[in-house]
Amino acid sequence: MPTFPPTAKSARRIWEAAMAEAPLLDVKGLEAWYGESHVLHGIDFDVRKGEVVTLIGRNGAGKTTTLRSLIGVVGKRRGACIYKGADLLKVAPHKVARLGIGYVPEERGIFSSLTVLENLLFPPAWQAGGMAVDEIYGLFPNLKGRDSTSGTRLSGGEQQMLAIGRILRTGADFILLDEPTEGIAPVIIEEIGAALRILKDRGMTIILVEQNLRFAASIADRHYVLDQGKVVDEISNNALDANMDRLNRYLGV
Ligand SMILES: Nc1ncnc2c1ncn2[C@@H]1O[C@H](COP(=O)(O)OP(=O)(O)OP(=O)(O)O)[C@@H](O)[C@H]1O
Repeated sequence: MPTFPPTAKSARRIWEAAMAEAPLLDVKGLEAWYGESHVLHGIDFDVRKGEVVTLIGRNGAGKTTTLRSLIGVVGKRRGACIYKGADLLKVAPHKVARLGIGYVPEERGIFSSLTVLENLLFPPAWQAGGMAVDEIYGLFPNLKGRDSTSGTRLSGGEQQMLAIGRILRTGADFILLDEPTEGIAPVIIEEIGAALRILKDRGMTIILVEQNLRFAASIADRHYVLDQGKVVDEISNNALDANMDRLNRYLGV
């Protein structure tokens, strides 16, 4: 029971209990523009520590823009994205990585002129707790022994592994993953899925933009459905099968 008036110790306990219950990320009324083009119209969702949450929806629904808004790389934003108590909309884009947020873009961003190892070592480690190179090779065995292979000699799936591994080395513990399975062979999708489940078991928090529902369902706790720049539904992973018709209507399948 809290004591009143609260002592510094009890006030801290109350604050810590409140923080433990609060979402790690709470997005409220997020709007975003590319130039004059208004593409997000009030996105609301939250993510708790250790959760894997997906953003799903038709092409152009605003999934990528939502991720890009969190890290500050769209033209103009409005609303609030409260992360560990701070509004990301007020954090300069170059400081977001220092908060432990890592972004893996759909296009992966592997440097063709750099080797696998150089790509892995390229971003600085912003936070303690980042994975060592050997740990990354343990998570993605396809990359092992490929230190001096140039980035572009990797398959699409291996480049995706490298893009994820590179972010894990920075110490990020909140990962924004944009369509990691796009254009990738099924056997590699399985391996990426297995790696993401290991990361989830280690307590990593992940927002996954994904069109591949089978893949999403194998990892996620909850799914948010986006349509025309808004969140129109939220479905827990346990309820996914029972709501497939509804979901397919949103996706136009
Ligand atoms: N750089 C840009 N400049 C102008 N408009 C853009 C830009 N990028 C995206 N858009 C537009 O913003 C809207 C949302 O796009 P976004 O990429 O966020 O959708 P998405 O749900 O991720 O879909 P997809 O799976 O096709 O990437 C779309 O209408 C798209 O055409």
